[in-house]
Amino acid sequence: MSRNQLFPIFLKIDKIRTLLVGGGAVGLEKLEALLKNNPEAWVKLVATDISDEIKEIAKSKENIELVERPFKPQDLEGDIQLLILATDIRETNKEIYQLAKQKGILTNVADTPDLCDFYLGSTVTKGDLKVGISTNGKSPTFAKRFREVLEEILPEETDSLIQNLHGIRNKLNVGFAEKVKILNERTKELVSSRGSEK
Ligand SMILES: C[C@@]1(CC(=O)O)C2=NC(=C\c3[nH]c(c(CCC(=O)O)c3CC(=O)O)Cc3[nH]c(c(CC(=O)O)c3CCC(=O)O)/C=C3\N/C(=C\2)[C@@H](CCC(=O)O)[C@]3(C)CC(=O)O)/[C@H]1CCC(=O)O
Ligand SMILES: NC(=O)c1ccc[n+]([C@@H]2O[C@H](COP(=O)([O-])OP(=O)(O)OC[C@H]3O[C@@H](n4cnc5c(N)ncnc54)[C@H](O)[C@@H]3O)[C@@H](O)[C@H]2O)c1
Repeated sequence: MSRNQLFPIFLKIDKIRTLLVGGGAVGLEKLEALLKNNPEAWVKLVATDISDEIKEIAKSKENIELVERPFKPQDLEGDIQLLILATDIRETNKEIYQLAKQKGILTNVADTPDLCDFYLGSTVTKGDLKVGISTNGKSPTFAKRFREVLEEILPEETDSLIQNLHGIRNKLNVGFAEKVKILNERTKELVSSRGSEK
């Protein structure tokens, strides 16, 4: 059995600049994935042709910059830190990937796992809780279906539980070790059926 070795991080995509190259069906899918997680995500989208759907989304959003022309190497300059490539030309994606590599920009090439520094994952969000799902690139369809299952089974009160614990955490005027002990005690019943100590 292979083991997923991807390291998950949760990026503040309203604080960093993402460049998305390609404005067709896949470009739209990736733009929607970014905006679903954070409507304030900063995205510069460059594409020879940009679909009407993307233009409609960008119309009301200051954080989305559309540039309708072919990609230029200068597009990687400035403050771009994350790159998603979704052009329909494999060679173009590869060339841009190599340029980005030289600049240390983390890159995802939509249909080419070999050229990805990171994969997009499925995400389930309930208020402040976010669960990320990855199948190590093996089955995006499983990731999507599993997201749907989690969306259905995670109780609505999950977020109020987190808010309550946040309140308790802020009010505890004790040392770090004592705080950890109290918070673990208060949340024991969440895992008690499994007999866990933590
Ligand atoms: C999770 C999600 C996030 C997102 O993109 O937002 C995502 N793909 C989603 C859906 C989806 N993508 C595809 C289908 C059609 C069924 C199929 O082909 O399997 C469906 C299902 C559908 O749409 O129903 C096509 C596809 N995808 C990849 C390849 C190439 C290959 O595998 O070689 C091909 C074939 C292209 C072709 O044949 O031309 C590759 C990748 N897709 C990933 C992410 C990364 C691995 C994630 C993981 O580890 O699970 C990875 C490796 C790289 C990346 O793109 O980041 C999103 C679900 C969001 C949600 O709904 O929750
Ligand atoms: N990973 C995935 O989830 C997934 C799923 C399906 C397809 N794909 C792949 O993604 C690619 C894109 O598919 P699509 O359906 O969006 O294609 P599309 O034809 O709808 O869009 C391609 C986009 O790339 C732009 N483009 C082409 N050359 C460019 C250049 N030099 N500079 C800037 N923009 C350029 C076009 O103007 C257009 O906006 C395909 O290769 C497809 O196989 C990936």
